[in-house]
Amino acid sequence: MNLPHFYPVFDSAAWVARAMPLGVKLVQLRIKDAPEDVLRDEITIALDLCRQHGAQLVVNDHWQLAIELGVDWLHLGQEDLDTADIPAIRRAGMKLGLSTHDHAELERALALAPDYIALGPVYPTILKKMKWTEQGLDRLTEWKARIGDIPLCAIGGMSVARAPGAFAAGADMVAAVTDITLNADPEARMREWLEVTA
Ligand SMILES: Cc1ncc(COP(=O)(O)OP(=O)(O)O)c(N)n1
Ligand SMILES: Cc1ncsc1CCOP(=O)(O)O
Ligand SMILES: [Mg+2]
Repeated sequence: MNLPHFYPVFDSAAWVARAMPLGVKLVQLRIKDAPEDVLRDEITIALDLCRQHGAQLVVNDHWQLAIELGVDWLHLGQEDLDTADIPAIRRAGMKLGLSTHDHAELERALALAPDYIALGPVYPTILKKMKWTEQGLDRLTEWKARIGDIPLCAIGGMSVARAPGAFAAGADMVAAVTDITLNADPEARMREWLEVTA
């Protein structure tokens, strides 16, 4: 499967609106702790924006809403897998990306035949508290050798400068949050990302 190499992750449809005119073609909406009506509105707006611009929207976590709203892609972590209805997700025709952090999680993910596998945190991240320390580039190489043709996404502390190393190590896609959202000029940063991942 040919997925774009640059995969920004945002916490609002407003960020998706900023990314679309720049030519971003794959984006994740990752909203934690919002009421269902807000989530529904945000996903609907982000989906419309992505469709207008020929981009793919990935919804994080909220699989029931993703099914209801006809979203094409879903990202789930290992804890999400404990409660998600995978057959229902597949029946809805949704493609699935899964988080992994260690070998056991990787085997569990592979058993679900995901459409991409994410490994993180490759570098330390300030976005969320995690029980894993940085995985490093060698781990990406190991993951790629294990998963073969399934696209591999590097996430966690990724930056424009670090992206080439991740690709050289075996990543097919690089996901980033704060490198963009905390940048003084997020649009300029996204343009840099699009150049380095072209
Ligand atoms: C591309 C990508 N990789 C990993 C994650 C993390 O998912 P998860 O482990 O479920 O944690 P939360 O993002 O839900 O806090 C992701 N969202 N995207
Ligand atoms: C959600 C998530 N999962 C693994 S690392 C991470 C955070 C990525 O954020 P940043 O790109 O700012 O380090
Ligand atoms: Mg999750």
